[in-house]
Formats: sequence, structure tokens, C-alpha cells
Amino acid sequence: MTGWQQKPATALLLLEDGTRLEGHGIGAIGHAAGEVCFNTAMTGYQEILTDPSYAGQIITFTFPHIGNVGTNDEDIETVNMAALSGIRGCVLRADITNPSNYRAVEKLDAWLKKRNIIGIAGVDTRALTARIREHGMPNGVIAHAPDGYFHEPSMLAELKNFPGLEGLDLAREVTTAQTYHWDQTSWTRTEGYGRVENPEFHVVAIDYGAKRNILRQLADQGARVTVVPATATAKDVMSHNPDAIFLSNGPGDPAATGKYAVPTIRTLMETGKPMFGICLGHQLLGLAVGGKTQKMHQGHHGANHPVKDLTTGKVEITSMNHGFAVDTESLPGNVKQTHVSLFDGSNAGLEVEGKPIFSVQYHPEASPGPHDSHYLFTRFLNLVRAQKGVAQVPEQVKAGE
Ligand SMILES: NC(=O)CC[C@H](N)C(=O)O
Repeated sequence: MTGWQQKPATALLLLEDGTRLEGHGIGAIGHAAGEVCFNTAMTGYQEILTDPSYAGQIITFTFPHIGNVGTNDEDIETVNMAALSGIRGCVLRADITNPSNYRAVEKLDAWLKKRNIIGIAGVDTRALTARIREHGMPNGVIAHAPDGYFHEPSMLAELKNFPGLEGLDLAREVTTAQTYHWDQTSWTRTEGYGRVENPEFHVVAIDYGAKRNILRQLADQGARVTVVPATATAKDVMSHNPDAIFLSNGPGDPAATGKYAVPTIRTLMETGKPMFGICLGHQLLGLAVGGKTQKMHQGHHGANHPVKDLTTGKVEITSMNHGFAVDTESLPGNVKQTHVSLFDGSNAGLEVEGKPIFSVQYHPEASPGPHDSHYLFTRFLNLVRAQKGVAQVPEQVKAGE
């Protein structure tokens, strides 16, 4: 270890049950309240920290060495940079060491500071994770004070003011302010992803807090992508004359976002256009078909979650990040559960019978995580190909993935 135990406390994490965890501060100075969750991924901390779905949350990394490959300008999942401020903090086991990676341009500590994200290192993250598994995700307040002086009354006031994620519409805060066209050439990673020079189809993506790699994957499969704000109406979406509609991931409580998103999705379902939803998009579709969503006990946040495809019997290892779930029992008869989590049996996918509409609770775009589920992007655009009478593309994992 790096001697963290000897250092005086310059960071503090207080949980709503009175648990007090001391460590030393990294990143921004100040304090912030949020829901404390844990993520078990062993790689991809920069993608996790820039995923807008984490707005309102303090992320505990169970992998002990976070920051060891530094940060770069490519592994960023936020499209809308303003959305970054949504993440309330991070909790680490070991100190951030000097980066050891050819792609690193900045140390994680400095990177967090610039983006106003507070962190605490030197915490027994195993004990914290065990606590979350047993008692659920608590609200907490994280503080970084280099002089070691914590104004606990204001921290506790901030904690008290944090309403919790239930009932909170955060998509509205992280969505794009304006409609834009995804430019694959300026956002493509330097390696591994193809550019689409002549897109075959036009997908309109409703941005509830979209990750870049989803838009990249859609473009890579042959789509021109237009991204519209979360509050876009069905008329707004259809004014772009899409061949298909995509519902993105995003933060907060689906039932709260559903107040304006569900009527839009319901109208769009009647257009006959193929529709695909991921994570929050999946939950919103679940609500639009008449189902219910519920808060989970500890949530699913990691890169090795097994999911069974109930149609083929195949198991996919998936990337997950959600704290709410669709209640399978609440789904109407015309909606089929297509995928299930093998960790807890919760719903992981659905399909509307007789319509080209489906969604998954997990993250087929990975970033970070395994690429087992990339075929779902092909499946989505094959629905468009089928409508247009164009030859379908085989669903397969691409070479090198
Ligand atoms: N990644 C996501 O889209 C998360 C969806 C939703 N905010 C949840 O926590 O369940």
C-alpha cells in the first residue's frame, strides 16, 4: 500500500445511518450529497466517472487501484460536458499513484479537480460494499478539506436536503439543450471503430443522458444519428423523418422522467418505426407499455453481470449500471420478457409482440465492459433493413472484440 493510514484525514464520508468514514481528499474541494452505490468493474473508471447515468450518485469502486492508468481525452462517455457535474463523488481504496499508460495525459486527481468531482481515498471499500449489500444504497455526503477541518453541520444539512433518487427526474438536467447530429469522425476513438461515410439509415436518439459509445455504435452500424433533447415531443422526433427511434440510458428515477417521456414514447410506438431502448430507455419503454418500475436494493453496477437470453438460452456477460428495474410481473400480456439477470432474476429485456420494438436493461455498448451484446445494435438496424427490404447483416461479434 502507499502509506495512506499514516496521513491525517482530509476527506470524510458520512452516511445517513451515522456511519463515518475518514480518508484523504482527492479531486475537488468542498462537499456534496448523493446516493452511495458500488461498482465492481475492474477497468474503465474514466468511462464510469463520465457516464451521465451516475448523476446524483457517489460511486464506490470495489477495485482497489483506481487511477493507475491516468486519464485521457478519449475515454469520456458524456456527450454533453455539463452533465459531468451530475456525479457527486467517488470513494477509493488505495491512493492514486502516478499513471502508467501510454495514453495517459493527466493524473486522475487533477482530472477530478478540474471537473469539480470530490473524492475520498483510503477507505475500506470492502466494508462499505458489504454494508450496501446488506442494507441497500444509503444517501451520504462526501467532503474534501485539505486543512482537515470539516464543517459537519453544513455537511449534515446538505445530506438532509438531498431528496434521494426516488422521484427524481435527472434526465432533464443532463440531456442536450439542443438537437444535434452525431459526428462520428470527431468522436471516434483512434482505433477499433469504423467510420460511416455513407450512412444507410437515419436514427433519432432521444437523449436522457446518452453515453457516447451508444451513438458511436449506432453510427458504426450504418446510421446517421440525430440526437434530440429528453423533452422532445413525438412531433419533434417525427419532424426529422427517422427510420428508427432510439431511447437512451440516463440518470434518476424512470417514473419521474416518465411523466413527460411516456406520452412521447406511446405516440412514437404507434408510428410503426423500429424502436430500441437501453437502461433508462428500457425502463421508460416498460412504463410506456403499462408496466411498473421499482427501486432496487443494491442495484447492479459492474462489468461482469450474467444475463440469459430467454429466446436462445444463451448467456451474455454484460455491463450494468442501474438502481431501478422493470417489475416483470407488471408487464402486460403483449409484452414478452426476453432477458433475465442471472444474479437476482430481475428483468433485463423486453419485446413488444407484433411490433419492431425491444429494449435491454444492460449496456450492450459496454464502455466499460465485455462486448458480448454488441449484436443488439445489428438487431436494431436489421429491423429497419427488414422494413426497407434491404438484406440483413448477420448478428455477430466483430473480429477483435
Ligand atoms: N444506466 C441507466 O440508464 C440507469 C437508469 C436509471 N437511472 C437507474 O438507475 O436504474
